[in-house]
Amino acid sequence: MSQKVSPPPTPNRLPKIVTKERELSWQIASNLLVSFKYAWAGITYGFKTQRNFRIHVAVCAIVISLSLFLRLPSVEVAVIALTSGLVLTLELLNTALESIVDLTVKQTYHELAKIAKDCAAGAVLISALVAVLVGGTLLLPPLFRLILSTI
Ligand SMILES: Nc1ncnc2c1ncn2[C@@H]1O[C@H](COP(=O)(O)OP(=O)(O)OP(=O)(O)O)[C@@H](O)[C@H]1O
Repeated sequence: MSQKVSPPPTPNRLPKIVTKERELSWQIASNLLVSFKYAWAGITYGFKTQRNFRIHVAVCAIVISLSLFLRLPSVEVAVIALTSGLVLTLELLNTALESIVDLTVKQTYHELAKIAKDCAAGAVLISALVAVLVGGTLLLPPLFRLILSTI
């Protein structure tokens, strides 16, 4: 029995396929400003609904402010900002993945849904642990020096 296989997309057909796929989207951002609006909506959704995201935002703000207050070298501030940003980014991706999984399996138990959610949560945990390690290594020595110099 022969099976009909569609040919691989050639460069000329690619835009047509992409346009067709994007047509399946309920709504497409019409310009850059609208894209930012949707991105901001995602960030505020994460902040309003995810307790862990709020905790991470607060901790990141404190840690970055502290690194500026302690006048750490700019490379160290950049490393702290990068690791903090990674935690927040993964937290939002975790929320996005949870939504997709819930949309797919609804309120039914599925082993693959469990794997997807557990792995996403694990990725957030790893990034948070690394951020704690980086923050502790770079912030604690100058912080202790400052405390000892005032007593
Ligand atoms: N549909 C499902 N099928 C199987 N296991 C699930 C399913 N939904 C959730 N789980 C399990 O329950 C755990 C918690 O899922 P939930 O969707 O409540 O995430 P959460 O507690 O909101 O996570 P976070 O704190 O990162 O927001 C998952 O890590 C997974 O082990």
